[in-house]
Amino acid sequence: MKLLLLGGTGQLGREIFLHAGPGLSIVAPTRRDLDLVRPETIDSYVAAQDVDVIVNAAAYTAVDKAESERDLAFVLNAEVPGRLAAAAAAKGIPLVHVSTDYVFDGIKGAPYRPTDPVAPLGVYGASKEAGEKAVRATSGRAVILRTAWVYGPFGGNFMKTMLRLGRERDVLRVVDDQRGTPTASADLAAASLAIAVRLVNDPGDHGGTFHFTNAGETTWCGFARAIFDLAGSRLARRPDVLAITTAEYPTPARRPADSRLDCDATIARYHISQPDWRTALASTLDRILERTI
Ligand SMILES: NC(=O)C1=CN([C@@H]2O[C@H](COP(=O)(O)OP(=O)(O)OC[C@H]3O[C@@H](n4cnc5c(N)ncnc54)[C@H](OP(=O)(O)O)[C@@H]3O)[C@@H](O)[C@H]2O)C=CC1
Ligand SMILES: Cc1cn([C@H]2C[C@H](O)[C@@H](COP(=O)(O)OP(=O)(O)O[C@H]3O[C@@H](C)C(=O)[C@@H](O)[C@H]3O)O2)c(=O)[nH]c1=O
Repeated sequence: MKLLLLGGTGQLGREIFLHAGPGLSIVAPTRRDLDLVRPETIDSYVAAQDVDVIVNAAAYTAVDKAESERDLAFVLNAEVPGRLAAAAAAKGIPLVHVSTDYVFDGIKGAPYRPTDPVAPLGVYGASKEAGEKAVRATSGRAVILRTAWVYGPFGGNFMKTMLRLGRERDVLRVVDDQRGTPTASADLAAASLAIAVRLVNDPGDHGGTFHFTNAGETTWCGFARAIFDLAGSRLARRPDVLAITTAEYPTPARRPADSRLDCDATIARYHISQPDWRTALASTLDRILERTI
């Protein structure tokens, strides 16, 4: 099976390479091969590839910066997925497109189901919502896979920011009133690949919108504390993690207060393993701190 991977240099993309089994070959254009800020080049690039499925892990992911780079965020997160979905449909191959919990406003007070109405609070979320709509507007088979709070050994993420700040400061102030579920890039990569393989092998699977995160829930503060608890004596020093409110940590972009995602339909349909977020965090820290990646 041949997979075209967009965003192969990102935190999810690099993990997808590690999780690809022997029967899977991956074509992953870099920015130099296919610069997505020129989305008009996508059609001919995709048309020329001999592949069975496309996974789109490319995106504009700088949540705060997106507030002042709206046009760029919309090109990468809305126009690119639309073009990819159209190019995939023209070839008759399926698409897995990755989206985000930030399409929700976070006021539901319970885990969001895939069918719940979206109401993004910031430009990043709005651009991802527009990407979802563009994918749905094409006639092809596509899975829109929403995930949340992704972290892992590659690229920038909250876990790596905490480990860095923990080396630099005695006290970290972290918001304790935004709930969600951290998702290890390794588990998300496995889920994305399982869905891609299923779409190729089962032409009767028409896709749809699905959610995948690790199991359980916490806050960003709970996540930060777990990082230092689980890293334990493997870190030279351990900062205090002080719980603060969102109002005490002003940011350019508003974020949802409770963006837990209900993943039941995804697990039932695709038989994906969904480890608890603490278990997944412990494994990820082992990989990083014991340099087994
Ligand atoms: N990170 C998170 O917490 C979450 C992420 N998601 C979604 O998951 C998906 C994967 O995210 P993640 O792996 O964290 O993202 P990263 O920011 O780590 O990676 C983004 C990827 O997109 C590529 N890219 C960006 N701009 C261009 C461009 N102009 N041309 C070609 N490639 C480009 C990057 O390439 P380059 O290396 O050259 O910059 C990189 O490979 C995204 O759809 C994101 O919205 C959803 C929920 C949470
Ligand atoms: C670094 C830091 C952040 N925070 C807060 C800010 C914010 O509310 C929350 C998370 O911070 P970050 O900016 O690292 O994470 P953020 O960029 O909001 O992460 C999001 O990325 C995009 C791509 C997604 O799709 C989302 O699912 C989510 O993972 O923690 C603190 O309270 N203290 C700190 O020291």
